[in-house]
Amino acid sequence: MQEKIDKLVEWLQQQVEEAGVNGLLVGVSGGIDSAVVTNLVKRAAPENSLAVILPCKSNPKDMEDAKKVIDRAGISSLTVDLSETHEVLISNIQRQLTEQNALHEEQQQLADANLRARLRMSTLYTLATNYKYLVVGTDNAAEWFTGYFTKYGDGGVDLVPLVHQTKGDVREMAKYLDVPDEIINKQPSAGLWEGQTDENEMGTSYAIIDSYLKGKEIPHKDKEIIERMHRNSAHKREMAKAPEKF
Ligand SMILES: Nc1ncnc2c1ncn2[C@@H]1O[C@H](COP(=O)(O)OP(=O)(O)OC[C@H]2O[C@@H]([n+]3cccc(C(=O)O)c3)[C@H](O)[C@@H]2O)[C@@H](O)[C@H]1O
Ligand SMILES: Nc1ncnc2c1ncn2[C@@H]1O[C@H](COP(=O)(O)OP(=O)(O)OP(=O)(O)O)[C@@H](O)[C@H]1O
Ligand SMILES: [Mg+2]
Repeated sequence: MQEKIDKLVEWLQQQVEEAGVNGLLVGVSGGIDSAVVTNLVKRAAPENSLAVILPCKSNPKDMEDAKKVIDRAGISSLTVDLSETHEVLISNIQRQLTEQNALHEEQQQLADANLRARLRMSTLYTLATNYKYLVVGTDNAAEWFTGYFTKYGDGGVDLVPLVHQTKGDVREMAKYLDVPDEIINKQPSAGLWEGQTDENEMGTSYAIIDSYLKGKEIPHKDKEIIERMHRNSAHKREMAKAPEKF
């Protein structure tokens, strides 16, 4: 484990060096993925790293958990509350759509949720520009393969150190990095709406996705879900499509 962590920390340091920037920052949600990345970032750039808490109508417990992670890692931090910004923007958009009789109610929960992730992304890049830092993402192998992230939201980052680590690997790393147990044991959630959990929304579990990624046999129903999510999210792992040059 120490070797894996050292390699990822060295890789992060190399990215800072190659990009000619001053350091690294990460959004901290109170979940396990960002807890691990926070610790990696702090090790890679002890004096030039920033953890950012970005509540957006979020559960206050998540913010408390984010603070615990930050305190234990001893990393500098900043909080920017996006709740009001989000409210102004989403209600303005919805009002315009309603006036034009073009509001698709059934799409609103998702549109509202993805806007939260993209406001976070915009805030992180505003801070990254200020400090001349890179934005470090938290996607793990299971999220990356299934495309379970918002395109240009939490997926809009400069570096993805955990992209080859399964959710189980991330959990082992978290234990080793002394992430608080309550964060290690909590249900993974995007926190984008009340009661959302990743596994409920996806209709499969991280344990099963991890097994699939390791080439193990999994139930047919789960295999279908995982492969469908992978196919439908191919565009998120590629550059924007362009026509042939003519
Ligand atoms: N074939 C295609 N080629 C090019 N672009 C394509 C496309 N199909 C859709 N698109 C574009 O992509 C958009 C859909 O993608 P996107 O906007 O990402 O939205 P979508 O994949 O529908 O939703 C994001 C999912 O990620 C989950 N999430 C988000 C954030 C954090 C976390 C977490 O775990 O913390 C989870 C969230 O709960 C939701 O299930 C479409 O609106 C369209 O603009
Ligand atoms: N309230 C928040 N403040 C700052 N960053 C956030 C917040 N919510 C989400 N993020 C960012 O979006 C990322 C994606 O969220 P995701 O839920 O996949 O990861 P996590 O919360 O760290 O772990 P888990 O998947 O176990 O919930 C987070 O890791 C974090 O970088
Ligand atoms: Mg989360």
